[in-house]
Amino acid sequence: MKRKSLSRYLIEQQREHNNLPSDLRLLIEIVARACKHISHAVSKGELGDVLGNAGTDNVQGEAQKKLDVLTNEIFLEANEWGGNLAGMASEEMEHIYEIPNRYPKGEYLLVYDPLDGSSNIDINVTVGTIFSVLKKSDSPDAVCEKDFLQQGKNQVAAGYAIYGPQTQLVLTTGRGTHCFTLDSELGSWVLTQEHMQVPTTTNEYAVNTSNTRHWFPPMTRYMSELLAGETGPLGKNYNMRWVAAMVAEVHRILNRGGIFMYPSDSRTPGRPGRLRLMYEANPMAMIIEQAGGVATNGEIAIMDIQPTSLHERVAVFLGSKEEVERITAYHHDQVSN
Ligand SMILES: O=P(O)(O)OC[C@H]1O[C@](O)(COP(=O)(O)O)[C@@H](O)[C@@H]1O
Ligand SMILES: [Mg+2]
Ligand SMILES: [Mg+2]
Repeated sequence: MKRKSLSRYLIEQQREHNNLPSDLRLLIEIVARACKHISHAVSKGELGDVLGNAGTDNVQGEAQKKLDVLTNEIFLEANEWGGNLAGMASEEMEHIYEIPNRYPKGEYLLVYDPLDGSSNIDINVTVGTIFSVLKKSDSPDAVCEKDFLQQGKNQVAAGYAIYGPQTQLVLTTGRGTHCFTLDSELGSWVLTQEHMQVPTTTNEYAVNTSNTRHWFPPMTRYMSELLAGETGPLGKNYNMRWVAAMVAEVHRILNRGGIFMYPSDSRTPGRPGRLRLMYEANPMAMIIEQAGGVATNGEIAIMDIQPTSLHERVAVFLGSKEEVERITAYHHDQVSN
């Protein structure tokens, strides 16, 4: 197999399509290096003393794992000095992180979930890192939270690393979604899948059904139809998977189709769903749409939502076009009835 490294892929993109400025290319390489570091830390497990709780809560009131804290620090340290960023924001930090004055500053904003699926870490099941890159406005003012509150369609790059049986990096810069596999002996990301495509139809869904009693009618209707299988209105049998790490669900969907759902429910009015818009839903929506899939909150495209705060939550339906459009139509039906 002729191997193409991430560096070569990015340089070719820059040359051939002229859509990848050097500082964005460098930023992606630094993020990819940080993901290698995280992959190494995750793989050490008990031997690296990285398992268990850190004894602190994040801004969302969730108990932080040691690895949530460590991976956040890895990302900060790797990215703060490169000169490409104006600031960063993360699931694990209440406020934005402005690049310290001792380092040169750039025009990009990096938003990330350093460890996705952290409840899996202590049981040796897949976890990942999700990231999104935005551009700061031209204003000469110091970076502030408002600079980050941009619609997902403004993202200039998005990606995730998945730490499973293999470590892989899935990336889009707006010209398709591509997958690189880490050759850990050479320390190099190698292009292994170009232009990933989400199949339009599917018979696989992913949802946490323990929340069924809290769901709203469009979701209950759709679920009952999925469960009815070939004897119901959808006329076919469906299978279910739930890894409890969004990276793993999205990775499966990119490879063989499916629909991932984390709907809003009646438990916490005013807090739609569980997933976070800026560093989970938006980057995954860009990755999925660049692979021909669809991502909505049941009403509109995820990437059309105007964020109002850094850690806001959003309902998520993403994956194979036919099924995401079906559940979105059921939400619209409810509104129009
Ligand atoms: O606890 P549940 O309902 O299974 O939720 C799982 C979801 O929560 C998440 O783990 C949230 O991510 P974090 O681990 O980054 O908080 C998603 O990756 C996943 O889809
Ligand atoms: Mg997450
Ligand atoms: Mg996380």
